[in-house]
This record gives sequence, C-alpha cells and structure tokens, in this order.
Amino acid sequence: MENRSSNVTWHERRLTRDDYQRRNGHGSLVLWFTGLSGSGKSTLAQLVEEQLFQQGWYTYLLDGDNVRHGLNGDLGFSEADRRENIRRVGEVSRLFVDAGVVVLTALISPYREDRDRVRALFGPADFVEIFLDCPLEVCEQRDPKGLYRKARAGELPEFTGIDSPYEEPLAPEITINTGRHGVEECVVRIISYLRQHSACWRNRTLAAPVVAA
Ligand SMILES: Nc1ncnc2c1ncn2[C@@H]1O[C@H](COP(=O)(O)OS(=O)(=O)O)[C@@H](OP(=O)(O)O)[C@H]1O
Ligand SMILES: Nc1ncnc2c1ncn2[C@@H]1O[C@H](COP(=O)(O)OP(=O)(O)O)[C@@H](O)[C@H]1O
Repeated sequence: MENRSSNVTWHERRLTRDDYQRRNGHGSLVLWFTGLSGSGKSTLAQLVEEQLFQQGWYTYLLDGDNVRHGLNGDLGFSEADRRENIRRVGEVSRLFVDAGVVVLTALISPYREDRDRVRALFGPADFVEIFLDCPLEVCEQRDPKGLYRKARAGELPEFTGIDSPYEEPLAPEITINTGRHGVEECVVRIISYLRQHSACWRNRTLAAPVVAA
C-alpha cells in the first residue's frame, strides 16, 4: 500500500513490547487461522483462546465476521476488498503483539500473497499460520450459516470455494484436516504445537488442554 501520510514523525515509546511481555509473563504472537468458510476457524480459534485465557494469558480474537461489523464494515468480498481486509487485520494484529497479547485471527484470508505480506510484519517465531485443510464438500455439507446453499442458488456471488478462489498455504506451521479430526483433537494439536515451541513463552508454562467442546 502506498503510504500517503506526510509530515508524520515516528515517536519512540518509553514502554516496549519487551516491557509488556515481561509484565504479562509470556511472549506475544499471532495464531493466524485460514481456511474455507465452515472449515472451523471460529470454532477452533475460540476454544484455543479459551485454553490460553483460562491459564491467565493475555489474548484477543479477531474474527473476520466480527471485524467486518466495524473496522472493516466498508469492505465487501471483491479481491481488492479482501486484500485490504487482511492488510488491516494484519496491522491490528501487529499492534496487539506489540502490546504483549497473543492474537488469534479467524479469516478466510484466501490469497497466499496477502497472508505472506502479513507474515512479513512479524519475526519468524511470532506468526503461526494454521491451515484448516477441510475439503469443500465437507464445508458445504456443514454449511453452518446456510451461505453455501445461497451461493449455489446464485444468491451470493464471489463466494470462496464456489466462484472465488482459495489459495492453500505452501508452508504453514500447522495443517489440520478438520474433516477428519474432531474438534477436541484439533485443539490439542494446536496447544501441543505451542507447548513444543516454548521459546515464545518466556517464563510461563502452558498446561495441556482440558477440552469440553
Ligand atoms: N462472498 C463471500 N465469501 C466468503 N465469505 C463470505 C462471503 N459473503 C459473506 N461471507 C461471510 O464472511 C465471512 C468471511 O469474512 P472474512 O473477512 O474472513 O473473508 S476474507 O478473509 O476477506 O476472504 C464468512 O465467515 P466464515 O464462514 O466464518 O469464514 C462468511 O460468513
Ligand atoms: N474438527 C473440527 N474443527 C472445527 N469445527 C468443526 C470440526 N468438526 C466439526 N466442526 C463443525 O464445523 C463448523 C465450523 O464452523 P465455523 O467454526 O463457523 O467455521 P468457519 O469459522 O471456518 O466458517 C461448526 O459447526 C463446528 O462445530
């Protein structure tokens, strides 16, 4: 994006990310869930967030559906609007990470280039791409909001997976087939990943999940 701001000065802050992290007792990073509508992004992001929250972690969930009610309410589903949607959520995530928070995002984020551009905003350990690799047929069968039915009926144009593309990640940190594995197992796998990559977690430990989905 072209930066049209001029005559603006960057202010060094007295408090840094490191200060926030030390106060919180854990590192901050982004868990970026991506996948088709109905692949389970909102369900899993909420459950994983709950696990962290219950253990005293500072967390925040940015769900595409919700962000589109406010900050991104001016955006539709054209390619350009989706790109801007991802860019903005990426920038908001950066602010949260700077504030020492573990951010979870649940957006389709269909374009590889956009996800990679967000990744580039962060250090290598601070961006965890979680690809919910669920076959279109399964998502369509679930159709939790009835949107696939509408799209097939021609009432919802540019629907991802039907007449708008989804580009699979090439090297995500985590890939889970949510058509094959149950909700509980998926949560366990994500938390296990975080436990194993404990370099991010400073002096705080993370217990194995107790899930009642
Ligand atoms: N045309 C079209 N295509 C895809 N999705 C649509 C569309 N129109 C509305 N919706 C609803 O919007 C949710 C996706 O918003 P996102 O911000 O995640 O989309 S994107 O990342 O900008 O592609 C998506 O939420 P999820 O089902 O949770 O993925 C839908 O509820
Ligand atoms: N392994 C799984 N992971 C996540 N959701 C699952 C799984 N198995 C079944 N589901 C169901 O699939 C639906 C996914 O919907 P949702 O979380 O809204 O997806 P998305 O946010 O990707 O559109 C929910 O009804 C959820 O209960």
